Amino acid sequence: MVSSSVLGFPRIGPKREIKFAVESYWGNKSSAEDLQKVAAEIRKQSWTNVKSKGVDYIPSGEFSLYDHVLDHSAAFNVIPSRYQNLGLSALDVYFAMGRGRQADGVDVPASEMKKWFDSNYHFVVPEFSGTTDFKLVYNKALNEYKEAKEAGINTRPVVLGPISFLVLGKPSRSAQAGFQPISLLPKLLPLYEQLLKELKEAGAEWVQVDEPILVLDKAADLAAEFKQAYTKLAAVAPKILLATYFGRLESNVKFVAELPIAALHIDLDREPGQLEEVANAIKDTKIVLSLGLVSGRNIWKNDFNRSIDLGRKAIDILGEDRVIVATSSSLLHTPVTLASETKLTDEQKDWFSFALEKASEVATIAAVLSNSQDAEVGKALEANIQSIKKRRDFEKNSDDTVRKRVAAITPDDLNRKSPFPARAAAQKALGLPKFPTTTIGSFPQTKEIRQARLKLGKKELTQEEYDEFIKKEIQEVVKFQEDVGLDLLVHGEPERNDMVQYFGELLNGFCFTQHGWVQSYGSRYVRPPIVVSDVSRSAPMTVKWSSYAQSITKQPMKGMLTGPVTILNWSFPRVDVSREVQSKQLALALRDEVVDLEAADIKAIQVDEPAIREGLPLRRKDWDAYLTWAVDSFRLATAGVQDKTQTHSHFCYSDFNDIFPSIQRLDADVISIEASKSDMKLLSAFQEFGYKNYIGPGVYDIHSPRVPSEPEIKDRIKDMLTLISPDYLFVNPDCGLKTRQWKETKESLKNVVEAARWARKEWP
Ligand code: MET
Ligand SMILES: [Zn+2]
Repeated sequence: MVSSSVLGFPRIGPKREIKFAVESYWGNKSSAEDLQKVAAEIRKQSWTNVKSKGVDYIPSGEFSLYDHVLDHSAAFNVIPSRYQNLGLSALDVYFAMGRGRQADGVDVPASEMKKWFDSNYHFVVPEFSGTTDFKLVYNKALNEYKEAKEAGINTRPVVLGPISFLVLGKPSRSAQAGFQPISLLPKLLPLYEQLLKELKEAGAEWVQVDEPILVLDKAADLAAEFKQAYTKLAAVAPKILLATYFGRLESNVKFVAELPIAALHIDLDREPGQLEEVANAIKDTKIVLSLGLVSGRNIWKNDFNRSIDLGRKAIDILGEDRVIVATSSSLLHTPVTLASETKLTDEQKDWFSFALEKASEVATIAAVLSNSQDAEVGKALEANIQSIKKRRDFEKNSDDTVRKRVAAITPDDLNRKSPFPARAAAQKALGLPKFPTTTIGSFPQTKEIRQARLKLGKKELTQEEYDEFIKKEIQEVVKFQEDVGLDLLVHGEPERNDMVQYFGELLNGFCFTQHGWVQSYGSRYVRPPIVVSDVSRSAPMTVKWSSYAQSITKQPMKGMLTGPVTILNWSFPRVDVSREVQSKQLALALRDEVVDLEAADIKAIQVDEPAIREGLPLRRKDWDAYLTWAVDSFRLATAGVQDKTQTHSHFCYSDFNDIFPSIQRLDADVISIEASKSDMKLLSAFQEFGYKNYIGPGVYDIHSPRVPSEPEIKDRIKDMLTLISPDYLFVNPDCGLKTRQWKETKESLKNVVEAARWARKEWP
């Protein structure tokens, strides 16, 4: 019989209970016990719900109050010294590592966060050194396994595997040069043995051990480590399901097939093509294959017929008893349930499956593959076939104009009229001084702004009243910038709820949920728009506010747009059309906006692409294809203007070295990047690759409320000038100011302007 499984469930709770409970605890409005009580309720509810859908393997232990990687660090005592001996409870140390702590004389910054593979989820990066003192402080997987058992639910505990845990970490500041976290494996393994042994003793039959790094190129060098680890662990652990997701195993399958594991999970949603190779590689072993058929990364209903075909292929090779139907990854990246949505049309609702609906899907597909004669299963299959057919019919009614326009894109559409030097000469008309100062776009999104937006939504404010309010905000932001002495101004983006959602709501082709929250990091959740059909623009989206802002100042005003790749990467994309096509549709819509802004006399236009890098494929051999269409999309969006119009782009990351040629190929007149963490290595790459356009490496970090001093900024500029010509340097913060307060914003920008004035004297 084919069984079914879910790899992990969202933590937030159907009504965002966890977010609110955690934030209330942070705000001293509730106790640790209150928080743990809410958490236990949510866990129980999730287990019960998943079980009620007929799923055989129910996950436990993957729940988290902040981040599952941080949970491992805390449980194994991987706690950097700056968080120790502060007199904090274990829970507060945990949160201090996640988000920093500034209270009662304690002042520690947060640990670094990184994107979880190619998702928009961020994990807290563990820090290791030769002196890392591993201890199994508590056994979270065991505790939650027992908790579920007491509630009458037998679960399959989930643990992040030792190799991924180490490889995802980084050397701590105190580590010796050249130290590699993976060298700690022999020291770490005994603790994993203990953890897994305790699970077995408590009665767990299976354990899911996640090793997502197996889909990365670098895992190929770790065959020996995998062998060492899993030989040890398998000897004491419950039966191990080794879980991989988000990509292909490729040649790693060779050594994985030799590990003493009981089951292997692969992602067939992202990489259906790997089924045969993997199934054949494990054919002569006893390893069970868990087929990740139901997407853990997207919200579209599974196409049962397609999954059944893949399932049958696996059964042909391995037999029914060696096949499990599963979600492709944890459902962490999907919202909890479609049942909460009251505003989607019935037609739209019929297209989607959120986490709970996906649990039903794996159960039904497994039942069909087991030749179940159950009438309910037959009905569910029939209903799915109908839903998929309706969606396909809808897709056929596409917007032909948009598709034709994408098909008609020519290489010329991607090129500015002249090369950069000629454009730079024409842009002298902007009248910017040397070392022009500017900001990245948003100014503080105050409580008042959020309230006004809410009131507009509830119709407590009329559109006219709201527009008046926004005008006032813009006036204040413009006036402040003039007073403080910034050169290239922005309108401050007060009208935007979010840099992606704002555009999604104005473009055709998107739909929105009310409760479709997905964890981004900690207690921060986003509600990604869903691309449902061809994307187009019916009317200008930003011209009104940008022109208004320009009308009240003599200084140049920078128009502000979110780029095509970022809009796409921070939305749930369609699955019937390639991401490339969706990105180009977005680019064409934005191109029209850019041209309209120019026609409205906006002389500088910024198109933000902070998400270009996170969309980079996990395997290097897939990079070129992605970067080609990603960069082309940006060029398509921006190349429609005259030489005299200055295009800007912004990226809030600094990992440039490996994608440098693509950054160059964007051919933006000005780019601003995150380099505030004094990462001069980054700037040397700009020198090395001979980057010639304008560049504004952030002179301070806006993610912290700290005000950078004037001497500090001057030092930064001085450092930058060792690598970048004074003729090409812009002076700006490293990202938008929306999360900051006005107080520190004012003080910081004043220092920025002073430092730029000083530079003009030093390098006349
Ligand atoms: C995450 S990048 C943000 C760019 C945007 N223009 C802002 O200033 O907020
Ligand atoms: Zn940014």
